[in-house]
Amino acid sequence: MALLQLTEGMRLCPGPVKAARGDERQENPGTRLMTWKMPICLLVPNKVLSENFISPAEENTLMEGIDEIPWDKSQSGRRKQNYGPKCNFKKKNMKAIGFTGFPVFSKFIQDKFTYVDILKNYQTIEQCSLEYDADRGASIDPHIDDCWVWGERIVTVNLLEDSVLTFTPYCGEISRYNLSDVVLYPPVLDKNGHIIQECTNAENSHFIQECTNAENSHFIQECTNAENSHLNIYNLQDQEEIVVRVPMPRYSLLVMFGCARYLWEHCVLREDITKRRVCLAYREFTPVYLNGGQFEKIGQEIIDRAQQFWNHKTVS
Ligand SMILES: O=C(O)CCC(=O)C(=O)O
Ligand SMILES: [Fe+2]
Repeated sequence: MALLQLTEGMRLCPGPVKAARGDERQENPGTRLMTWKMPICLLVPNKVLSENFISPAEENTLMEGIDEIPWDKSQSGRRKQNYGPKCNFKKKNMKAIGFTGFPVFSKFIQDKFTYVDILKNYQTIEQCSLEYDADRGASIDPHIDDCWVWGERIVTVNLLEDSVLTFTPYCGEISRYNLSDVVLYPPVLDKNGHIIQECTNAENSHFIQECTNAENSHFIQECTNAENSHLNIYNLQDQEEIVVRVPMPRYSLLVMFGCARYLWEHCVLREDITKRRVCLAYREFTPVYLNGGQFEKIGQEIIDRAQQFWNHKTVS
C-alpha cells in the first residue's frame, strides 16, 4: 500500500490562530481556510497519510455498524463510541475491567494495518468512533494525546467528508499531557518513519536501555535541535503564530508520530466540518506496557481483551 509523505497541502499561516479561525472567513465567507494567499510548504516530518485506505463500500459497512450503536455525548459538540481500558491520565491509573474488545464490523480496518509498513507490530488497544456534526458546531480543541499510556503512533481513518487537522507548535509545560514520560521509553520509528527494529525485538530484554541512549531517543531533544527541526528554518519568535494545515481526505488513513505527535498540538476547527464527519481513532500502548516493559502484566491483560471482536447485533 502506497504511503504518501505529506509535504504538499500544508500551509504556514501568517497570523494567529484566532484570525485563522474567524476573521478571514467573515470577510470572505466563500473561501476555505486552506486557500491562504501566501502558502508556504512546510515539511512537518513524521506525518504520513495513505489516501483511499478504505473504499466507499467499506465506508458504508462501517457507518451502518457505527450508527446502529448508541453514541455517547463528548466535549465540544462531539459524540463518541469508546472501546479501550479506562484511563485516569492524571493519576496514571488504568483499568481493564469493562473493556471487551471491538465491534466485529470494524475488524477489517485493524486487519488492513498489517499491510502498512509504518504500522508494523501495531496492536490497537483503544478504538474510538468520533462524530463531528456541523449542526452542533463540533470541534476538538488543541491538544497532544496522552503520552503515559498511548504510544507513538496515533492513527485515524476518515469517513463521510474531507476535513483538516490543524497543528500548532506546543510551547507549554513538559508535565502536561504526560509529555515528560516520552524520554522514559524508546521511539518506535526513526525520523524518516522507518521502524527501529531493535526496539521492537521482544527477545532483546535490554531494548529500553539501548534505545533510550542519546542517539536514538528523546524526541523532544532530537526534534528541537537545529539540524532536525523544521521549526528552526523559520527562526520562530512567536511560535504560537504558526499553523500547519494537514488535509484529511475522506477514506484516508493518517498516522501521526514523532515530532508531529510530541511537539505540536493538533485540533479540528469547527470551520472544517461541513456537514457530518466521523473518524475512527486508534491508539497503541507505550513500550512500558509491552513485552519486557515495566507494566507488561497489565498491558498483556488489556492486549488479550483487545484481541476480541464482538457482534453488536447479538451483544448488548
Ligand atoms: O478528529 C480527529 O481527526 C482527531 C481526533 C483527536 O485528535 C483525538 O481524538 O485525540
Ligand atoms: Fe488527538
